[in-house]
Amino acid sequence: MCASPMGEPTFRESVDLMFNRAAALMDLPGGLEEKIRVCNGVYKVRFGVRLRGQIQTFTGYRAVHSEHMEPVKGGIRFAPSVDQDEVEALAALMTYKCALVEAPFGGSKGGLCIDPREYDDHELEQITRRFAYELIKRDLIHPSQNVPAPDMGTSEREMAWIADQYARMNTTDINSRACVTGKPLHSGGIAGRVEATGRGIQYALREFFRHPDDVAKAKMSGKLDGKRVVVQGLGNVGYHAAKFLSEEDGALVTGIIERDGALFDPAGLDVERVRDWLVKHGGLTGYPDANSTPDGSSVLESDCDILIPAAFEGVINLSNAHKIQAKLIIEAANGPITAGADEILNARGTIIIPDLYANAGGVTVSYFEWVKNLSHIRFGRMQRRQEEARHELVLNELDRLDTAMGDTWSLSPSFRTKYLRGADELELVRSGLDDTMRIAYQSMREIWHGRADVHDLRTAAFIVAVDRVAKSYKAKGL
Ligand SMILES: NC(=O)c1ccc[n+]([C@@H]2O[C@H](COP(=O)([O-])OP(=O)(O)OC[C@H]3O[C@@H](n4cnc5c(N)ncnc54)[C@H](O)[C@@H]3O)[C@@H](O)[C@H]2O)c1
Repeated sequence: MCASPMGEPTFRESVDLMFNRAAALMDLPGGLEEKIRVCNGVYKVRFGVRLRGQIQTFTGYRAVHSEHMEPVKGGIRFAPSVDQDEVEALAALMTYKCALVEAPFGGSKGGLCIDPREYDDHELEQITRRFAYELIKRDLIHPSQNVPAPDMGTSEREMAWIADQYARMNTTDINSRACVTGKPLHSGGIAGRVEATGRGIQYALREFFRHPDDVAKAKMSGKLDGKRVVVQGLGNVGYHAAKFLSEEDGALVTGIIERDGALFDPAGLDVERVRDWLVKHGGLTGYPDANSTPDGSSVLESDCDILIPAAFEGVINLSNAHKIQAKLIIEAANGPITAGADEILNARGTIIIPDLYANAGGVTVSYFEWVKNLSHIRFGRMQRRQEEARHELVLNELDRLDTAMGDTWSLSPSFRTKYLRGADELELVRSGLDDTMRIAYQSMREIWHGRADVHDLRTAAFIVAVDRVAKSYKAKGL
């Protein structure tokens, strides 16, 4: 599954080629380039689970790409495509992603070769717990060593099972909740984690559209309002991105592509209704209120402003890159554009906001969750006290003015209450995520605009990330 059509490199080779492109423009000490590029280790496990009266054997992986910082971090994917090449590629992307957004983690990724749609909830719980057991007993799930999160085919439900499995096997570990992120709120999760990656896509696009010269490079003008957006994959990431962009930024979601075909409507699709249909029917087929086609590629290649591939790697490759009409592609999925397609699109002037930046919202909020679990205090409580102290100073000043102005002006009690309310967890998570996405965009942008030998955002992102990883290795004395 990892090999792209027409003999293209595998997913991992594709990530390495993109890394090489950036490394060639950097002045890394001899040997460090290879040390950073290679995956430190991959654990492959086969285990049996008795299901429906018969033992079934499953194959899973946990790849650790770089331990320049620990714990290492990265999701667990349940998909039939999972193999060693795929988890190594995804683990490498995690290393660079964490470095780019300054989340203090190394890179890791895991996966189970399974189609979760073939199993019921109870069976999936048995399989997940058994896989987690194999990883936990080797410290490949551990609060200070290796912290997974959801990815394709998994959600907060699987993370709750994993956290519980860890707690059962480590009954005296007070930090056990921090062994995995993306948990439900009532199992130590954090507000805003489920939506975080899609929210990050929204913030990334808002940041891009704050810079008219960047927008002009994509042969567009103006704001997000009214821009035509096509989304591939209406799962966790694609759904939240499409929902926020259409509901809060005025973008028109003109196309949605899923496994069984695509919907399109130049006037904009109702994302919420399409998602309800998808969840209920398992596909888009039969959706009554839009034009439809069984041929998803025709919508992927259709005329639009922004294309959001949010499903799978390698979907834009040598066979279709020249047909893509979108002016801007934001990589919500990991690795949706192969190295060869990337070159074709760059040459055609298509602007690509790369995966290692675009979908970093998930790991950013995972970091907040991990910190919350380790601190054993509701996220934001400390920040809130500081905020309140600052607000008191402002209110005292307003009170002074109140008195000085006499009857002409007065401070309302409701204003005082609202002002003192402070920020709740969701507000703190959102503002922390927004800050992170803005700062990381600036760091890429400085290189994109500032260096004559850097022509695309992906190379700029890799340069920022690899430089940080290199500095970390050097500081360790490597
Ligand atoms: N979940 C996260 O927090 C997160 C974070 C960063 C990156 N990502 C990446 O985003 C991508 C999607 O992850 P997700 O968590 O949304 O997964 P998901 O399983 O929730 O959703 C994936 C969606 O894509 C659809 N799909 C699968 N193959 C398709 C195809 N060939 N064409 C069209 N649609 C297809 C599925 O039906 C599903 O609706 C993956 O590449 C993942 O690595 C996810």
